[in-house]
Amino acid sequence: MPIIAANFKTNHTRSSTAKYVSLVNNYLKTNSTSDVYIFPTATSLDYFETVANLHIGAQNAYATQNGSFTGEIGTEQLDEFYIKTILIGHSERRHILGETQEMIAQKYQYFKALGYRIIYCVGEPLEIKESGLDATLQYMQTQFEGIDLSYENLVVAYEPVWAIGTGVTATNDDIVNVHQALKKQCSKPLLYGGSVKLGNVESICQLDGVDGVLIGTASWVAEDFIKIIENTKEL
Ligand SMILES: O=C[C@H](O)COP(=O)(O)O
Repeated sequence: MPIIAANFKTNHTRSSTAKYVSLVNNYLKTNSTSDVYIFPTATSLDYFETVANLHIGAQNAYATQNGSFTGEIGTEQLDEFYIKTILIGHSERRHILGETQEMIAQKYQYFKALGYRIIYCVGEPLEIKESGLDATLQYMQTQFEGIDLSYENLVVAYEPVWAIGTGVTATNDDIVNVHQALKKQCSKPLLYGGSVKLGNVESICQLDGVDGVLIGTASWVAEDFIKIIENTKEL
């Protein structure tokens, strides 16, 4: 059974998130699946009473308990809602918000020391992809600098930047080539992300080396996300 994760990015409100979580939770009460993750906006985090395999995570947090870091949240704010899962290294934080590998590695070390489940994202931009598989794999090595790939609570997500939010999914060959290479390096669950939707999720989840998916756009309507879980739960 694949791991299925929904990244809301900057979408949904506090009230629509609560409805969404409740719908997904109700579905999971009567259906047996692998782990399901929902990453709401920071303002929509809350304590949700959920089944054991539904995890609410933070899209981001600062490597601190609390303090003077305007605009950030730390573990004190996450602890209030018993949140112990975090996305680190997402391409939008790397390429739009300007997080460097050094900042990302520091964040990783901080949350690792606290035992958080970390979904750690890597992936190459288009110009690197156009240079071939070796260049792509080499690029991703730089995204593993300072990252302990043996951390027990780690899930890795391969998300090619050119496939995120573009409607252009990587080909099956692209996915398998990268996943097989990453699997040689790291034995942790490995998700694929990048324009995953209802129409392609089943085939992607069955590819060699794919343990699940991290979905943005196609996860934002609860009913669609539930269909995705439903259609993949027997795989
Ligand atoms: O975190 C999710 C990824 O960025 C994928 O986003 P997307 O499904 O909209 O392409």
